[in-house]
Amino acid sequence: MAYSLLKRVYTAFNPPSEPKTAEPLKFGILGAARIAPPALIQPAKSHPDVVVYAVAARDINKATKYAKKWGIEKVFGGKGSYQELLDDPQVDVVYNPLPNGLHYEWTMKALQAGKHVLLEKPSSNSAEETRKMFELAEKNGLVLLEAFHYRFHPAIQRLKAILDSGELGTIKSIESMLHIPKGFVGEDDIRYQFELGGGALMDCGCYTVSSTLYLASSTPSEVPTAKALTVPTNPHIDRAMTATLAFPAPKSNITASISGHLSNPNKWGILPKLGEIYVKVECEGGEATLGNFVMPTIYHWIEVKKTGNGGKVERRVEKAYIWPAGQKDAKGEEWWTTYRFQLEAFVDQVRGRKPQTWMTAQESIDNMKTIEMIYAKAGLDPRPASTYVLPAEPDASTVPV
Ligand SMILES: NC(=O)C1=CN([C@@H]2O[C@H](COP(=O)(O)OP(=O)(O)OC[C@H]3O[C@@H](n4cnc5c(N)ncnc54)[C@H](OP(=O)(O)O)[C@@H]3O)[C@@H](O)[C@H]2O)C=CC1
Ligand SMILES: O=C1OC[C@@H](O)[C@H](O)[C@H]1O
Repeated sequence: MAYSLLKRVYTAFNPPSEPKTAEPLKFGILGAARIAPPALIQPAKSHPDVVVYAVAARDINKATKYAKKWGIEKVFGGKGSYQELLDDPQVDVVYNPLPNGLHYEWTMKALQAGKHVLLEKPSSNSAEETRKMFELAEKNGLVLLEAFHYRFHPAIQRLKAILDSGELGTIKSIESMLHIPKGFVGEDDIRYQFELGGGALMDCGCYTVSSTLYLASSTPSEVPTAKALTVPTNPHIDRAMTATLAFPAPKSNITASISGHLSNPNKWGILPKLGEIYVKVECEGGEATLGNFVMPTIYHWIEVKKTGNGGKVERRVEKAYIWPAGQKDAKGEEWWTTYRFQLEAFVDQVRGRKPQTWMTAQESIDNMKTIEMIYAKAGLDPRPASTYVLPAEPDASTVPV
């Protein structure tokens, strides 16, 4: 077991390079962001149909250094560099890992430039912005995906399958938690900047909302309670957020709670609490917990407790690093990260093939709707709306022939 864990984790971080197809999709990255190497650059190595072709950064030196480090052919640097990348006809797909508050503007611009977009989570600063992005993608016949990578891994899919099978009966409660141990997120990080769409709920909390809605197969009608732990210097920014969610019929029996923390205090002041990343579901006939639902490739566990006749509890633990044997068109290796599974699905969608699984526009909109409801209930301002205005299309009747 220790060997397979080591091998899986080593290969996940050092994936093999696959030969490329004759005309692979060329990706361009907006910003020399920290998340791009694990989320796109490394996974692309083992995807035969993907090349990370370009990067743009506001500082040319940063862009050049980043491109050199990661073997990226084309570099755009300086003030107009993001738009230059979008104007490059060689770029097929734009990866948008900008701060949340810039997601809307640059996704709209990328879609206008005719590019497919892989967009980091959370999709924008509001449900309305998210709705508009997906509307434009649909209108322009382009693929837009909010990069909720955990959704593409077999582990969360297995949990969902257990719940949907009815084996444990109807769902009574869902608890989803993602706490980042203290010391990982600096006080000057984008996550602590209101103007850039910061906050614990926007950052790690958005996974807890997403997983809850996904497993409940419903969207909350109400947020009965929400409590933010704000940053003393910035009352708009939640360092931590907890909330309860209520659902409309036929899911009104479910009570749910979410919790996100950007700086979870250590146990006894020294030990990081690494176990506070899980989703737990209680049902009429038992319960199921997925531990480490966000980074399941490293390690995860699906613990199922089933209450039988006479109240006897049967316990089992499952793992799901790959799709179940025999599943049609199953693709993947044990070392595939959530991001690698996501990339596979994204490329399938762009190429017109049916992806293993997908996350819809409506799910992204509902997630933002819920985030807005939680901020309102907690008494915090909504994240600021983008000032970007989509240029009006020329009126056909006034265009000279
Ligand atoms: N899917 C996942 O697992 C994860 C997703 N994320 C998401 O990815 C996004 C980026 O996160 P992360 O990589 O950690 O952040 P970084 O701060 O590393 O990257 C953000 C990038 O945005 C660019 N940028 C443009 N304008 C600004 C500005 N005004 N202030 C700061 N940066 C600016 C910078 O690009 P430039 O190089 O041009 O200066 C920078 O490289 C967020 O939306 C976050 O939620 C983050 C971590 C994990
Ligand atoms: O996966 C994640 O965990 C850490 C967070 O800060 C990050 O934004 C998120 O995507």
